[in-house]
Amino acid sequence: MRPIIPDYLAEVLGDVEPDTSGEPAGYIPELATADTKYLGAAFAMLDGEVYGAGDIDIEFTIQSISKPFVYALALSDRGFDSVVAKVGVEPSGEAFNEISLESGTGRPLNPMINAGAITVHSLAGAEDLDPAGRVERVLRGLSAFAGRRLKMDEAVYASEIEHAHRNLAIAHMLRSHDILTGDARTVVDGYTRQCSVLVTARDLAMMAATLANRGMNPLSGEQVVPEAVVRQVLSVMFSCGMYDAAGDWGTQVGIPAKSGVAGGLIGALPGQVGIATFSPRLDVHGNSVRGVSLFERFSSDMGLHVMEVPPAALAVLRSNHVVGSGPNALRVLELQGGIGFAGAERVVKEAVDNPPSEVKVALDLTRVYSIDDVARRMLLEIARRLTLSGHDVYLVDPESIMKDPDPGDGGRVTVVDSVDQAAIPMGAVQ
Ligand SMILES: NC(=O)CC[C@H](N)C(=O)O
Repeated sequence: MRPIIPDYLAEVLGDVEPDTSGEPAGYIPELATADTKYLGAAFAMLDGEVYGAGDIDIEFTIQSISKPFVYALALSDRGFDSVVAKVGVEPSGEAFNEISLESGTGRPLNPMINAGAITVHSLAGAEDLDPAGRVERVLRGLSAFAGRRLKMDEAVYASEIEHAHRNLAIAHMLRSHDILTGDARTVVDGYTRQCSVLVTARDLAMMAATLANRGMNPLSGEQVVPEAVVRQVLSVMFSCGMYDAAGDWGTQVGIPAKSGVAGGLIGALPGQVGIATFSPRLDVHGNSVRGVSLFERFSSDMGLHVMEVPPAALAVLRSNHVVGSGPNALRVLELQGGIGFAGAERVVKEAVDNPPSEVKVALDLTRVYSIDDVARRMLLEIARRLTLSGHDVYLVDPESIMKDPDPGDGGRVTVVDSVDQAAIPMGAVQ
């Protein structure tokens, strides 16, 4: 069978290809001469599979797409409090290079605009790193997200730093508010090197997939940053990643995203896929024209909007049946899938609406692949209450999906590997 997804991607690329509107970034001379014919799109699945079409192995500079990843590094290196004290999380509704700070605190509004990202660069790695060490920390971190060692484009770096007057102005303003504490020029130099890291659309899709996969790189298996950091980063990408087009993007496309002025664009759809596109011509916001069109198509064709989530809870209770008879009869609540709050509520409702008349009750987790924390606590509370009303409660959990299965406070569960084990009369010899 021909692969379905690359064929689809090639078709959509063909549809947007004739659009030659927009211009490559003019303010960085080395980018102004970019080859505007390039067009590519890649999807990285959470098992490491990559589907792509077009120019997905051409290297270009990461530019602002580095911002969410370096924000993730700073959060995990320095902790939330010290980063949030210096950089806010409010959408600015302004251009990426706006010279503005939050009134009152003097903080940059968010880490996706340059003022925030320059500050965030200074927060990556340990406080006592020298500038080269900080750049190396950033390069190593970005490489871990990509799953391969990345390098920098010295020509793009040199070209940007020569014309970095606006970023220098931002950095000096940050220094005057003590948001930056080191030398302003040195920080802009490091930030500009960070922006000049070379990536391909394939790399970017894998980096986005690492965010979509709760911080674990699907290829290397490395947990690059903690899960809580990823939640923070994706939230900020959703509200601020597309600058002054963020609201429009959030409603139309609905995928946490980040663009870069070299023409890259990424989207990370939590739990599903990392997406990247590459096309150098930009719109007035500095976002890739054809990249935005591609994402609009992907989102509507494939229902990728994050607010459009299927009702996972309905299928959690697979069956409610009895095994055996007489005093050994076992009531089995057979669960399946991933269980969150609403799924656990279905199980609670079932236990309340149809209280089991059998003494022995089993919660069968054989077909469950994940239980989040609230669902775990709700299921254990069902077990505890059943114990208190005189039931013997079994947890059929052959793959130890339920962490620490102790209901506490007078509750008791017996963990077994199969329904048969729970159904065998106590003390019976097989
Ligand atoms: N939006 C971007 O990609 C901007 C990144 C660029 N290096 C800058 O600071 O201006």
